[in-house]
Amino acid sequence: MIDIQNLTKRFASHTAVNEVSLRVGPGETLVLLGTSGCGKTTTLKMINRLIEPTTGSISVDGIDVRQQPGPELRRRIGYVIQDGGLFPHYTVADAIATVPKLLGWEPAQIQERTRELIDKLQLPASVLTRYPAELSGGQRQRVGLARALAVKPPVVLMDEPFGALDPFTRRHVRRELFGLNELRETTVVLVTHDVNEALELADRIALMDKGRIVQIGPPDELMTNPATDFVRDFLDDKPLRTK
Ligand SMILES: Nc1ncnc2c1ncn2[C@@H]1O[C@H](COP(=O)(O)OP(=O)(O)OP(=O)(O)O)[C@@H](O)[C@H]1O
Repeated sequence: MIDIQNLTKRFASHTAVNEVSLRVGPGETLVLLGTSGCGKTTTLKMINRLIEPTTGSISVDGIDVRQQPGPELRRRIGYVIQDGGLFPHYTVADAIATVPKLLGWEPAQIQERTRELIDKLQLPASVLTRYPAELSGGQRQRVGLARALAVKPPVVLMDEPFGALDPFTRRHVRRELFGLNELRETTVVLVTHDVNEALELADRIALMDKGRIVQIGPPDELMTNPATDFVRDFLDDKPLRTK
């Protein structure tokens, strides 16, 4: 469970995140949706302390994130970014084993978990010895998720996780990944500016504009009962045809 209270981040005179409060329940997928520069990534990175808030508080499972050193916290919170965020000189097996090794897992346990993950993510065993440059975009994305899920973290943060994929692969990979039971049990905060992705994946959407949450609720509620014209216009993502 994530509890964010009155979170604000200022960069010099610019307020990137402005008094944001929200809760994400256990196993819930919350999507932070909004225009470019509205503060989604900054909000996400404050949860795992890649960015420190100016004011406000964040707790994960009842513990204030500031009470834990950043690196330790980030071992307990999975993090997936665009194009997988993999180190170029780590093989797939090394990438998946990174956090389990830091946590002192036995080699046999790491190997078993790695096999389980590549199986669940429908990756061939032959990818294990390959480097990121030798994978397709969709495969890199799956490996990024495998790495983030390796130690079964209760919380996973995702920043435009499918952003580097073409629209067809994007739909395919996201349906496959979000169909995993393992991910359904995990608390997920996902950042996107893709309305359809948000409508498809979110239990609740927090629609942001200029550092603030304009409306938060289940996708249906935002669609049928938009709080403002901005919400209605933002969600109205149908192609405009002039002929
Ligand atoms: N390190 C930084 N220093 C100064 N300004 C920053 C910094 N990081 C972000 N900002 C500014 O804060 C605002 C919010 O940025 P943020 O990356 O959170 O937006 P976003 O909603 O994730 O956008 P996008 O969808 O384009 O990634 C932007 O105006 C950005 O320029």
